[in-house]
Amino acid sequence: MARRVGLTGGIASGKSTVSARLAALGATIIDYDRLAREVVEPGSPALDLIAQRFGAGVITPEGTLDRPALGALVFADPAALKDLEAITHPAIRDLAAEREQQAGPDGIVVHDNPLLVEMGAAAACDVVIVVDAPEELQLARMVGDRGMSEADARARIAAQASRDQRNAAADVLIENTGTREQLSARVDEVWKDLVEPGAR
Ligand SMILES: CC(C)(COP(=O)(O)OP(=O)(O)OC[C@H]1O[C@@H](n2cnc3c(N)ncnc32)[C@H](O)[C@@H]1O)[C@@H](O)C(=O)NCCC(=O)NCCS
Ligand SMILES: Nc1ncnc2c1ncn2[C@@H]1O[C@H](COP(=O)(O)OP(=O)(O)OP(=O)(O)O)[C@@H](O)[C@H]1O
Repeated sequence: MARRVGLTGGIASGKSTVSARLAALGATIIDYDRLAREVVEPGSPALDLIAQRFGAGVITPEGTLDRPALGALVFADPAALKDLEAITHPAIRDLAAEREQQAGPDGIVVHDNPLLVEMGAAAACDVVIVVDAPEELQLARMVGDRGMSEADARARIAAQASRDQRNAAADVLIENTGTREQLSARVDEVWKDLVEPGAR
């Protein structure tokens, strides 16, 4: 059986950076942010349901999802976010299961899911890795590097599990408060434990 690893972290914690390093080391990655885009492609049942629930204003003239428009709606309104998740999460779960099947019986399969804890998926993993960064650092990365407004950045953080809730689910905690090099070295260490548990 492949080892099922859950990888999560608050927004802009460094989770994708960790995921990229794990991929380079040989893990198969199932990227839930990417799955969330696949399930709303034009012609998908989820996109039709989103248009019905949120109106034509969240669909671009080309017929694709207007992500900034929908993001502005749902991260300002918890009930709207719940409705969006009720539409997309079942399809995301199905696609993840399909990708896991395709990965085959061996190796390490990483479920790279920002909402691993929120979706109640941590218990189904053999190992849960949480990438942790303090809120000020998350905000600095979102506002400074990505040009998000501080209000939008805070709204996304508020839509997620608290740092304590997420960290409580961790078998392995990766603190991303240092340099990129330190982060990479820490991931290499974690990888050794994944492929050879108990060797260190
Ligand atoms: C609202 C949407 C259209 C905004 O799109 P946008 O391109 O701005 O953001 P993107 O999808 O790239 O997500 C960026 C980050 O936002 C955070 N985020 C996304 N969805 C959620 C959510 N439902 N709850 C809390 N945080 C979320 C995550 O940290 C994610 O890594 C999009 O995030 C979405 O469809 N979300 C619902 C699906 C979902 O829950 N995806 C998360 C993986 S399961
Ligand atoms: N140790 C670090 N030092 C400096 N910059 C970093 C470090 N770790 C990550 N970053 C940068 O911070 C930003 C957020 O990192 P990353 O994209 O890996 O986070 P994420 O948790 O996957 O974000 P999201 O939830 O939005 O997908 C990126 O621009 C990344 O290059």
